[in-house]
Formats: sequence, C-alpha cells, structure tokens
Amino acid sequence: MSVSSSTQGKQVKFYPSSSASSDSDDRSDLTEPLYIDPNLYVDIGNGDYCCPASPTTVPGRIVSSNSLESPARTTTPTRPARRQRTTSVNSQSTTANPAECIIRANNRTIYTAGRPPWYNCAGQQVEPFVIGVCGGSASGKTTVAQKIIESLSVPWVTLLSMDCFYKILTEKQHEQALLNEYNFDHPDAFDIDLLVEVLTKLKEGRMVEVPIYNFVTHSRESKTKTMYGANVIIFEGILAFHSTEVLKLLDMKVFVDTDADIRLARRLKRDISQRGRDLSGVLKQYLTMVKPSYANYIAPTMAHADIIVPRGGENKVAIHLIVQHVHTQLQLRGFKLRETLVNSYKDQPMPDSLHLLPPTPQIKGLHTFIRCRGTSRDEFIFYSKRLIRLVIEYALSLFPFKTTTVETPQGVLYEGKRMGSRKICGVSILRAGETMEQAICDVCKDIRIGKILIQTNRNTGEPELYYLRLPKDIKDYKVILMDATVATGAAAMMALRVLLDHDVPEENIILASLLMAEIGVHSIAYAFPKVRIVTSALDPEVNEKFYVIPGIGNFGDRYFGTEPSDDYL
Ligand SMILES: Nc1ncnc2c1ncn2[C@@H]1O[C@H](COP(=O)(O)OP(=O)(O)O)[C@@H](O)[C@H]1O
Ligand SMILES: Nc1ccn([C@@H]2O[C@H](COP(=O)(O)O)[C@@H](O)[C@H]2O)c(=O)n1
Repeated sequence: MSVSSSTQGKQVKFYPSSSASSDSDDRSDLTEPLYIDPNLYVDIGNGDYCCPASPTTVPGRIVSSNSLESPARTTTPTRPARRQRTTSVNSQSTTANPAECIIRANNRTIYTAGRPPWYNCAGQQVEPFVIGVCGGSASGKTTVAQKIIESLSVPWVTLLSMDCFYKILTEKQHEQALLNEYNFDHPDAFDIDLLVEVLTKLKEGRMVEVPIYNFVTHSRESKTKTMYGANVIIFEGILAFHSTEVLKLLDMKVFVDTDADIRLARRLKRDISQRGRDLSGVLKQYLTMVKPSYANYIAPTMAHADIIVPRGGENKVAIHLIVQHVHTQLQLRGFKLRETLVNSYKDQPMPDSLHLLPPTPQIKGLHTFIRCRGTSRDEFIFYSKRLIRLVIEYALSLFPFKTTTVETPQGVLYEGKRMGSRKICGVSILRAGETMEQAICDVCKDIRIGKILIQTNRNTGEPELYYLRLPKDIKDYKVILMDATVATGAAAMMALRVLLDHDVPEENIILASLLMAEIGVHSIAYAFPKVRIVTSALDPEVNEKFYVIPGIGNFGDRYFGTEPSDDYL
C-alpha cells in the first residue's frame, strides 16, 4: 500500500507543526489557511462523528458560510453558520469515507474533524507514539495498521508506508524492473536516509513532504504528499525493522506473520489487479527475489518485535492488545488535556503575568449589564463593546512605548510617548474572539488581523484546531490574542501553541479576554509564563461543562443571537 490514508498529490511547502493543512491564496502576505470545515460533519451511523485517519492535504478552496474567508479589518456581528449534523452526503460526486473521515467533493477535500492538542499541560510538544509494523509482502501490514487506526479512536493518526521510500531507478534498473528482474525486496532498494529524516520530523510534530510511489511505473510521482505529526504514527513496510536508525524511532514493534502461501496468493491477486503485473511476472519476481529476501532480511527481524500478529488483520485479540497499550501510552504522555487542566493549580496565588483591569465602578457596571441574564441582545452587544474597548486599550498599554517630543500648535514642545512598534497583530480565537476585532481595529491603525478557529470535540472534550489564518511574518509582530472568555484555558493554550509554532516570541504575546476563570489563568501562566494575560474580571470556578461560574453564559450565542449549543466554546 502507498502513503497515508488521505488525499494524494498536493504540494505544500513546509510550515510549522500546527499549520495542519493548507490551501493556496491570492494574498501572499498571509499564511496559507488550514481548512477543516466545521460545518461539515459526517454521521457515521452510530451518532458519533468520525475523525480523520490522517491529517493531510486540502487541495481545494473551501468557502464556509461563516466569516472565515479572510482576515478583515472590520467585523460586524453576523450570525455564523451553525455546524450541520448531516446524516448523508447527497451529491453524487461526493463520497464520505468513514474510515478516513474525509469528504471528497469534486476536486476538493474536506476534513470532518480538527486537530487535537499536540502538546501537554505545560504547553510542551508531546512526542507521538510510533508503531512500526513489519512483515512479508501482502502479509496484511496495511490491513493491520488500518484496523489499529479504526480501533484506536484517536483522532490524529498518520500512516506512513515504507513503499514511499523506494529509490529512484536508473534507466538500466528500470528496464530490469519491467522484466521483473530488479530486486525491490533488498534493503538497498530503499532510501533509508530520507526515511529516517521524514520519520524524525514527523516525530517532532513537523510537517513533511513524502514521495508518492507508483508500483505500475516503478517510479515516484512528480507530486508529493504532505503529512503531519500526529498523536500516533504508524509506519509499515517489509523492511521496517531492518535499519537500526529506524528501529530507534519506533516505540512499539509489531510483526505480521502470515503463511507464505497465503502471502503469495494475495500478492498474485493484488499485483495483477492493482499493480499492472501478469501471472508469470509475479511468480518470477516472487521466486527469484521476494521469497529469498523474506528469508534473508525480513524473517530475521521478527526478533525485534514486541508483538507478533499471526494471520494479520483478522487477529482481533492481537489488535485489541496493541490498541490497549497505545491508549495507556497516550494517557501517560498527557494528551488528556482539558480534564487535567481543570483539576490543577487549585488555591495557588495568581501569577505575575496576569494584568487585571482595576475593578472600578465603571468596569463593575459594565459587567453587571453583560452578566445579567435578562439583558437584551442589543444592550449585551453595546456594553460588551464598551468593555472590550477598555480591555484592548489596557492590553495595548502593556507594549513598550518610547518617549517622543512634538510641537503643539502653540509652538511649545510636548514630551509624549509613542508605541515602540508599529507591527501589531490581533489574532482572534473564533468565534467569540472575533467580537473583539473591531475594537482593536478602531484603536490601532494599520493593524493586521489573524484568525484561529478552535472547537471542542464532543467525544473527547478536547479542543481541536480547525482553521488558521495568520500574517506570514507574524513572528515579527507583537500579538494580541483575543478571546471573549477563557474557562479552562485549553483553547487559549492551543492558540498560543500555534503562535509559538509560528515563531512568535512568547514575550511578544498578550492574551486579552473579557472574563477568565482562575483555573484558565493558572494553566496558561504555567505553560507560557512570558505571555501577558489581560482581563477585566476573574471568576473563581469552572463547572463540569467547563463553563465559567458565575460567568456571562455563552458569550458567542448572546452576542451573535444564536441558539445555545454545546458545539462552541
Ligand atoms: N485477512 C485477510 N483476508 C483476505 N485478504 C486480505 C486479508 N488481509 C489483507 N488482505 C488482502 O491482501 C492484500 C495485501 O494486504 P495488505 O494489508 O495491503 O498487505 P501488506 O501491506 O502487508 O502488503 C490486499 O489486497 C488485502 O486486501
Ligand atoms: N516497483 C515495485 C516496488 C515494490 N514492489 C514489491 O512490493 C512489495 C512491498 O509492498 P507491500 O505492499 O507488499 O509491502 C515488495 O515485496 C516488492 O517486491 C514491486 O513489485 N514493484
């Protein structure tokens, strides 16, 4: 089998790990956005939403009906499109694959789930768990890998095949291959250096370009496939355990042990139907190279295996054991973020990085309006806007100012202050953070605006990254990250992690929010101590649904006039 279980053939240049996937755009000064359409969810029949087996490329432009299209300097409170729970995808040209959780429509691909956290409670990158699956040709390695993915229910799994690393053949070797005389089962047939480089990068959570291999032409396609770091990476191949360098990168080694006659029967069927071969050619290659290489290079590596899976994909007990082990390992690595955050840092003093607006009667008065359940929507918007403006002004005052002298109309010198940097960028966490964009645009001339859409996964309770659009040179900017409210801090942490992955220095970021729960402040301050946190009020609690208590209610619903929903933070 070839590369990962998703769209083939999109070239995307390297971007930091959180740029989960991208699309081209005509605005060269913006990073290519990640499009994982939150409005398209596929019901896989049991009421659960399925998740992508592999985080990969989005080849076409997806325009969702909410205001995600491009950073804007102005924002009016529009009613965003609500996430649709579709039970079927009705276009004939549209197919939904539950295993991959990807919808392919005409020439575009839509992911139906977002990217879950790739860091722990301390905000640090967590290494993915890497499973190596080795075994003879057609032993069922890919099938086992796919069964593991299905049973894992981990939303972010990358499947990498060793086939992608077959070397480019010389003309002479190519002629041999056409005569079934080139040995594709010898270790020298693989570009191990490239494999190690790719696997290492994936383990670091980075994006990579992986060659796409064509078994019919015995060559690499001109296009490559973009792959991303994940919570789990499965690497499968006939010689997966041959190189000691590769072995070091594997956290768990699985050997698929299937009878030679079954392997040959499957290979005959597959190579004739899918790889453009004929009966005599498959037999010739098998007897002269595949079989001896299995004995010489593949079978001996069984000794490295932690688990040997007889019979391959049909061995449910073995797959269950593997899945259980992976779950335990993921738990240990701290991927259960929100749950951990909510139970941490109780009764600790507030961090120095917190800047609370003085609780003047004016601020208290505004809070009284917006917290009151009986406040009408237009009043809610009006008083929220006033409060937002104060929060933004306060946040801006924390950036460095330099002394400057101007001459007044009276011809007298006045010693004043001017902001040290003109490069300021507002980044809103959609959708509630979008309500703060107008205020920052009103007070900051020429400000750039970026957007990050993060939503909570209903099943895991974890935040997931769906959409990303940031100025390309955001690392050179002072950034005000905006969200209306912060509860556990999980979404804000994800957004901060995204900014750090785009090389924005921690000390150049201010997180601005109308209301924060104490627990959220602690979580963020612990993970990112240099990020300054600005809010107009601190509330003591977060309830079991992760709502701030006493709180404001769902800020987005109240501001945009939408129905309450668990989908949005
Ligand atoms: N348990 C099985 N029963 C029947 N056919 C199988 C089974 N497992 C795999 N196959 C088939 O055998 C072929 C090779 O399987 P695959 O999982 O791709 O093996 P590998 O990755 O080891 O080459 C495929 O056509 C697949 O559909
Ligand atoms: N051009 C090629 C490249 C490889 N092969 C054979 O593929 C086998 C590995 O793929 P599996 O999916 O079976 O693991 C390997 O045994 C090579 O002989 C080929 O035939 N042509």
